[in-house]
Parts: sequence; C-alpha cells; structure tokens
Amino acid sequence: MQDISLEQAISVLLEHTKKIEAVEEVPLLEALGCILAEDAVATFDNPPFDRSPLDGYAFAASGTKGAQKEVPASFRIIGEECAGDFFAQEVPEGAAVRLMTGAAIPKGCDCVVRQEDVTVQDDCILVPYELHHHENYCFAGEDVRKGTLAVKRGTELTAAHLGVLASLGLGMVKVRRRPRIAIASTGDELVLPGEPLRPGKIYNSNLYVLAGRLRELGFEPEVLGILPDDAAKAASFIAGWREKVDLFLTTGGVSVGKKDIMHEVVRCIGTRLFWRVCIKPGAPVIAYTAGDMLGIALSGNPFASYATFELLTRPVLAALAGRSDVAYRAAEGFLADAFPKPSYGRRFIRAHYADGVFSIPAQHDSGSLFSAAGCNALIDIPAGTEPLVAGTRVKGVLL
Ligand SMILES: Nc1nc2c(c(=O)[nH]1)N[C@H]1C(S)=C(S)[C@@H](COP(=O)(O)OP(=O)(O)OC[C@H]3O[C@@H](n4cnc5c(N)ncnc54)[C@H](O)[C@@H]3O)O[C@H]1N2
Ligand code: MOO
Repeated sequence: MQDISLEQAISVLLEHTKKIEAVEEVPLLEALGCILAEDAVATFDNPPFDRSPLDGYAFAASGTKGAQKEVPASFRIIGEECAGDFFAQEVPEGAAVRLMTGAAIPKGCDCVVRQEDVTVQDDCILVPYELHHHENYCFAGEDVRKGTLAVKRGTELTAAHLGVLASLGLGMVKVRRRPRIAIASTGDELVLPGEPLRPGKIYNSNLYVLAGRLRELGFEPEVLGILPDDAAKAASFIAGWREKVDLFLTTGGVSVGKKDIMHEVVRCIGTRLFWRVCIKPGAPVIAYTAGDMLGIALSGNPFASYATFELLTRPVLAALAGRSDVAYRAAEGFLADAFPKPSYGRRFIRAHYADGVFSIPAQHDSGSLFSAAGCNALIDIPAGTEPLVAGTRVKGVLL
C-alpha cells in the first residue's frame, strides 16, 4: 500500500465521519461549547419586574417639582426593600421607600434618587433637585423581552450564551449529542505518572497531551489508560468500546516492530482505511472502522502523536460535532530562525506564531516533547525543500 497524502487521509477520514444529529438534554453547566438543538425563546420579560439601578429611594417624581438645594422636596420613608424582597403596598404621594440596587420598584413610584444625594432627617428624606418620570429606572424586559428568540438553534454555546439561557430560567438544555471519544496508549514500556519508574520504562505523556488537547477544544474524552502490547487483549478491550464511542484514539504500536500490535488489532476488530501518510512526523498512523466507531491509531513518538492529532483528528472532531471552531486555521508568516535540515518528504515542525512570525525551538525531533510546550503552530514544509534560512516565507496551521 502506497503512503497517501495528508489531504487524501483527511478526506478518507471524513468519508467515514458522520455528523452527530442526535440530541441530548444536559444540565446547563455542562453545555459550554455544545450546539443548541432548539431555539431558546424568552417565556417572560427579563428582568421580570421594573427595578432600581441604584441604592436609593423610590417615590413619585411629581413630588419633586420645584425642588432645589434651599427648598428640598420631603418624602416620608414608609419602608425598605432589598433585592429579592417584594414591597407589595402601593406607595402614596409624598412617601418614599428605601431601595437597594436590583430591588423591584413598588407601585406608586416612578423614579429613584441616589442615596448620597439626599439628606435623611428623622423618618424623612430631603431631595435637593427635581427628578423626572422614569429617572434612574430599569424596565422589566430591558434585557430580553418575552417572546424574543434569545439563542438560536444551531448556536455554539459560549459562556455568555450560558448566562443568557440561565437568565431565562433554563436548568437543562437540549443540545446536539457531544462526540464520545475514547483515548488510550499502547506500550509495555509505559508507566503512569505518579508510579515508580523501573529500568526500561518511561512515563506515558501522550495520554496527557491528547486528553488535554481534547479538553482545550471543548471535548470530554474517556481516558482509558494503558493497553498492553498484546494484540488479542488490546483488540478485545477496544472492541468493547465499539458501541459506546464515535472515535477511538490510540497512540503507539503502528510501525513495523515486533510489538507494533495495532495492525493485528485492526485485523481482528474492523476494517483498515489506510496505513501511513506522507508526512513527518507521524507517518505510520493507521485509520480504521470497527462497527460505527472510527479508530485512529497515532504513532507513539510524543510529538508525532501530538502533530497527527492536530492534523488528522481535529478535522474529524469538527465534522462529528459540527463545530467549525475545532478545525485549525491556516497561517502564513516569516521564519524567525533557520531550519537546518532538508525535508525530503512533507514535514511539519512545531513553532510559536505571533504577528506573522514563526519562531522555531532548537529541538524538533518527533521523540521529544519538551519544546512543544509554548508552541502554538505547525509549519508545513513541502517535500523537497532545502534547509530554510531565517526570513523565509512559510505556511502553517495554528493549533
Ligand atoms: N524499521 C522502522 N522503524 C520505525 C519506522 C519505520 O518506518 N521503520 N518508523 C519510525 C517512525 S517515523 C515512528 S513515528 C515510530 C512509530 O512507532 P509506533 O507508533 O509503533 O510507536 P511505538 O514504537 O509504540 O513508540 C515509539 C516511541 O514513542 C514512545 N512512546 C510510545 N507511547 C508513548 C507514550 N504514551 N508516551 C510517551 N512516549 C511514548 C516509545 O517508547 C518509543 O520510544 O516508529 C519508528 N520506527
Ligand atoms: O513519524 Mo516518526 O517521524 O519518527 O514520528
């Protein structure tokens, strides 16, 4: 089988990716980043009542006619209302109620004066200027009127949308079912951080990069830990997830070594879509289907798995979730540093991109992850490119 191009690989993956149309109801707090599945219409005015924007006193503005510093208007204080209280009595002319910010404006009042502007004398306030009808007055429905389409079906919910939906009183919302994604690492050499490291073993970093990236992109993966380098065991484990997840990501075991079990796993549980993509790093990636589940077996080298997650898996996630923000954006700019190696095949190197300039860290081997921290881009170097000098114009993708 000949290596396929990155674009061909993405298009094969997308052919086997079905946008999730199913709907689920989730608590509003869990709906961030989800696609709203039905219009959210305000069923009441918000705020639900006329309210005070100030800590002060409410009364009928007509009572301040002709008021000035030397001849203030006087109102008798007949009560007090904090936000959350409800002053049910009608306020007669010449009377005032002390109100805190957010408290409902009682019947009979049509304005509010700031607390600092009045003098309290016994049980009265002295108001030193005229107020007009609806001065310092917030109306019911000022934020959202009853019947307004507050958030449209299909909207990708941001924090502000969650706030709007909360103000409409929606504790649960219908959203497009979120993609179910499982991640696992293969490799008998792997140990989870926190465990002691014995000779020949290394800590599993890939699982943390993938889990972290998925969460950064707004997904909540099932993090399944480490699978042994035993094809039968790994196959039966992964097969057990066929009905439960849309996408199964693994790292490791995809090259040609004795313990590169993912070839056998795919033979046992599904159908291979491709093996090997013409890119460096991460060329030996395998894509497969197992029932309705799509599998992507990324290579184990830490930066290879990171880069191919970005290049191959993000387009799948964007298509599954119907979320355009998950797809990466292209960028162009100048190299701040030289890249000393020739690129016989198409190569992606990590970089930090800002203001049209890509800076490349010194270390960029696929087995090394250290310098990826702080990078936010991959530079796309075409096959057959000589070493690059600083100042070269290059293309890339933003992570
Ligand atoms: N004879 C050949 N050997 C290799 C070839 C080849 O074409 N012919 N390709 C090389 C390339 S390129 C890559 S990339 C790797 C891919 O190997 P695998 O995907 O099978 O990955 P492993 O062998 O399992 O691991 C590679 C490397 O990464 C370390 N690793 C694995 N998993 C993790 C993890 N979760 N966290 C941290 N580090 C991990 C592993 O210990 C190895 O050092 O194959 C080359 N070989
Ligand atoms: O594909 Mo591999 O270049 O060693 O990461």
